[in-house]
Amino acid sequence: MCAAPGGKTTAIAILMKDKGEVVACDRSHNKVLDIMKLATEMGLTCINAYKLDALKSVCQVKEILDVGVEILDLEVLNPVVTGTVGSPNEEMKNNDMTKCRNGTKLMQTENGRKTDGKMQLNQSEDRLKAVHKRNGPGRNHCMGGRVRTSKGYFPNSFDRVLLDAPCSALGLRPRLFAGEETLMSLTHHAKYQRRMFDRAVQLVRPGGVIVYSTCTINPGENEALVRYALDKYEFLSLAAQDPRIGGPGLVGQCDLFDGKFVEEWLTESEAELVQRFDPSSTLDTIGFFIAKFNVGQKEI
Ligand SMILES: C[S@@+](CC[C@H](N)C(=O)[O-])C[C@H]1O[C@@H](n2cnc3c(N)ncnc32)[C@H](O)[C@@H]1O
Repeated sequence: MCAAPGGKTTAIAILMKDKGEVVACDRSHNKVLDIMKLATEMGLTCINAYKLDALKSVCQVKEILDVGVEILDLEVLNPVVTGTVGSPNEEMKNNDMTKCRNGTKLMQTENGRKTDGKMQLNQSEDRLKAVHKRNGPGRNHCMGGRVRTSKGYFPNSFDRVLLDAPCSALGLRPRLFAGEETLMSLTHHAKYQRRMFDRAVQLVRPGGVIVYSTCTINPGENEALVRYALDKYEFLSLAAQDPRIGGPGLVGQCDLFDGKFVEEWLTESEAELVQRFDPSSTLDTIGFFIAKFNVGQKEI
């Protein structure tokens, strides 16, 4: 989520040895193009980039039934909607759409995809492989600036989600002391990030992992987000990180707005599990923050 321009997406794809699938979403059309370009330049074919607002990234079965479109698998939710028509990819997806409008009932499968019970899960994988075979490696990623728009994903669809949240960027030099932010604007970033985090929680399957990161030193967008997450979702727990380079998070709380609002941070043990990169430390890094969560059994 919030993947452009794709630095972390491509790093993940390399760690995965370009196997499996990395879905990279960003709400900006042009920035999705940047991801596609970078993936192509690096010869990474396991990355599928989509234009998608993180706040609208969860697709409920009810919503789909309401608009009368039945979905057989995740692919159908991600049609190509911009650019020139008539590519093999697009024809294939349009045909799939027609097939779905047949009144069959949806069934939840193990990995969260929807099926009518007749279509096997591996059929969509076979289709993807066929597309890759026909188009060649990487060609489907970067063909004349075509960006695929996603309509979202079903809950529990992903093994892992990285939410590299848009933030106040107070860790980036030379913005560090630019003085553009106010206390109030900082709290707006925090609200936005919480809403995105809620979507990430819905999208990851039980047993999966969520990583939350920012490039800010503002605890309201870092430790306070972790506090919010742990308090709201009992099935989330902080996980140790490897490699560990940054320092611990901030412990305790902070009074804001003349004591009218208390921002809660972390306990000692929680603080040891997150990584806070302090730009004034000897590590000589930008300001950055990482929290990794294990997702336990959800109570639904
Ligand atoms: C911190 S940058 C991501 C950097 C990227 N992860 C990387 O490593 O290259 C934040 C991104 O969030 C995107 N963004 C902001 N609001 C969004 C939203 N509601 N949904 C999806 N993406 C959003 C911005 O377009 C921007 O590309």
